[in-house]
Amino acid sequence: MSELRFDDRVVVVTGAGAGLGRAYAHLFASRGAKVVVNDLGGGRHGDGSSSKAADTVVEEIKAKGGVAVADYNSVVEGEKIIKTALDNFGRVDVLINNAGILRDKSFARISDQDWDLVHLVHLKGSFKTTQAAFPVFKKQNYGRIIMTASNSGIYGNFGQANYSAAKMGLIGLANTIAIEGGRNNIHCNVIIPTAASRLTEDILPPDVFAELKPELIAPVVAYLCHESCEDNGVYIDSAAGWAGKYEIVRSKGTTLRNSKKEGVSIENVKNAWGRVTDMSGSHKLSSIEEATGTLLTALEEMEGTGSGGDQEERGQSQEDDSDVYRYNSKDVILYALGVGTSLKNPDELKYLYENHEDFSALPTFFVLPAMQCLFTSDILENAVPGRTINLGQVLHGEQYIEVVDDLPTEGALVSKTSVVGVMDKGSGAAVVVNVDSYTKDGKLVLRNQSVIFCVGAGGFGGSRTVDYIQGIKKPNRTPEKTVSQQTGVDQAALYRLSGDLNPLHIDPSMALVSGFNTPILHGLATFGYSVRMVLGAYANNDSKLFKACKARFVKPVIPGQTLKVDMWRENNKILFETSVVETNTVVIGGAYIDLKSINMQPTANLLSSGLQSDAIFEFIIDQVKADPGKAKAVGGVFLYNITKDGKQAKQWTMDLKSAKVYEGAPKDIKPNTTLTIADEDFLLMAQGKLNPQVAFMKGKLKITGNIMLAQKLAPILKANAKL
Ligand SMILES: CCCCCCC[C@@H](O)CC(=O)SCCNC(=O)CCNC(=O)[C@H](O)C(C)(C)COP(=O)(O)OP(=O)(O)OC[C@H]1O[C@@H](n2cnc3c(N)ncnc32)[C@H](O)[C@@H]1OP(=O)(O)O
Repeated sequence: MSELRFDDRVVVVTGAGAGLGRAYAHLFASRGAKVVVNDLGGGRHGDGSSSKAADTVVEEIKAKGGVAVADYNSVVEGEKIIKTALDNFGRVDVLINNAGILRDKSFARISDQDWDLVHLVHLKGSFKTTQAAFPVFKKQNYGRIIMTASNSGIYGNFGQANYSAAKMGLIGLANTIAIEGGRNNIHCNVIIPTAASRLTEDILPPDVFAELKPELIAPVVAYLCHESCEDNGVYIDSAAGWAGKYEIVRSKGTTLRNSKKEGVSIENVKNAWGRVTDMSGSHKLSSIEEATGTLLTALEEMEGTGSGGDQEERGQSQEDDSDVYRYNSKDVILYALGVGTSLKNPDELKYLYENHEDFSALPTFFVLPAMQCLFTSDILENAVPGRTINLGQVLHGEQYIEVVDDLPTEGALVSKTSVVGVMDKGSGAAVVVNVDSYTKDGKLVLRNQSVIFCVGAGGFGGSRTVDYIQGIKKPNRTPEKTVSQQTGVDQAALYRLSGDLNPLHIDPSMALVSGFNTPILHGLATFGYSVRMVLGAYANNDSKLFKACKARFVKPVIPGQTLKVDMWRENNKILFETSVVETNTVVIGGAYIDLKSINMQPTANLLSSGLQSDAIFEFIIDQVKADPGKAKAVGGVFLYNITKDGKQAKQWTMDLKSAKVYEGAPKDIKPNTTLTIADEDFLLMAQGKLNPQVAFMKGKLKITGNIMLAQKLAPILKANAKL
């Protein structure tokens, strides 16, 4: 690398009569700069003045062939120092604010004079010199400024309250000068040196003092002042031939209230304190605008989570609010991506786009409140008698989820956790935990039951089983439907962002500790994939039709493997089994999904009752055969929505996704076609004035096979559908 030079640059160094300042002056002069060696010649306490210190350094520089001039002014008269540069060299390019004094006293003994003098020299002095140089820098569109701060300010140091405060003041000063100067190529950076100098010689032990040579810091400062250094507004710590950067970071922080309508109580603050002070997600904010921006995001969050009762939640008996799960559309979408939802399937856009008219959460999203409870409590850790369970031995064994009431795509749920029992399975202990979740009004909306298999924690003398929700053996017949999808190699990396940060799923060494050659996929990711595939196959991807699901994790899945879900329908229940295609291994067994009984009343009643509630009519047709019976069987789900205002419904839709052959069907009907029927026609059908079969199929198709009704379908439809 070619030598970094300062030819034709004029450098002003304050306090350059000794120590760091002297080293800076020498280094810059040796690299071609013309140097103003400023030193009042005072003692370390700011007393006295003589020209000797500056003169000596100037002579030393000249003796080595360099160019330098002495200046004896106080930094408080900074303009005079800059004038020395301009008078002698016609310009100034670099200003190093290095001059300083100490007036050490324990805090209680600091006099006004001690305080003022230290601030005068460090803070006001740097202000005065910099303000004098600034217009020159601006005019020439170039300038480099160094402020000298101190670890004494950053960490505090006994007896240096005045000095600490002034040094931190310089960091604030540098921050703003960096912003104001940046657009004119004026950089202002901070050096935080620990050097042997007049200021430190009798503060530090002799052996440490010996290594704190100013010459080892001077190159760091010189580089910061070189035209090739692009940094502006950075704080560099340096000593003994070492350098590092400081940054001010802030915790991720948390909202203290759920909506803008609420106030903040002291109890809210106490409850949230863990999250306020949690530095695990801390980062540097690059500007005041970014800091303000985070407040806007927080306010948006508050808008999204309703009003009122959560205040009570927060103030309730909970010591912390780790059992309050807050979520919004971003969480819902991130989860959906984590379980393989993809735009490749246009029907799944509704899980990925918050402005979609049917934007919805996958039902399995709602295992996340339970997961949060398990991860933030010590329930598992202490569940097995006589053992302490650690994350390295925990495998997800089984999961049950039941959506008791419709859940929105954003909100807050309060959960209550209880241990059902702990089974001693010999090879491990299986802990059964219930997590029930409620709205802020105390309404039960969700039940989760998890079985957590703690490997190696068996043999504690407990019973082999407890009473808990069981899976169902798969039928002994060929699956009716099978759907496959390959997981991504980064699937666990993506899924973990929904909250399960267990290193087993991402960290190869932690996987080894748990007995796996490679990180394995989260059980709940496989679970989410499977349920989504079943919903696609039997419920037209409608989350609202989901009622409950139970599954057992039989074997692990490796991210990147292909999941195949075999399905069998028994009335409202879809039994399923998930395997890994590449290894032909069952990974989820004993599994089923209950589809909901739809809130349905006979059509005639609904119409005459003024259509007061949201209602969905549903019937699932097993087989649709084309006339004259030559077509292959196809599946279809017919839904009809009546909105709250009772006006109507959009349409009848017929999903012919899996249709292959439509002999006799209208030409324009192809696989993936949606057939629609006008509202008026539907109403005529509901009133019994139009045969749905005729209206629907235009006389070209016949519906045969079983029609399963969530509840009893309106007699009129039954009659006309010729079941
Ligand atoms: C909301 C909640 C969030 C919780 C998040 C938890 C943290 C997550 O980060 C962790 C994960 O996601 S891990 C990934 C998913 N899980 C897995 O991959 C585990 C797969 N299963 C296995 O490997 C074995 O079944 C194994 C190892 C579990 C058991 O195998 P074996 O030791 O060989 O047991 P086996 O001889 O087959 O049977 C002994 C007794 O144990 C019962 N059993 C077996 N598998 C079970 C399982 N998965 N769950 C519950 N019980 C299970 C058997 O029935 C048998 O009992 P019994 O003899 O009384 O019938």
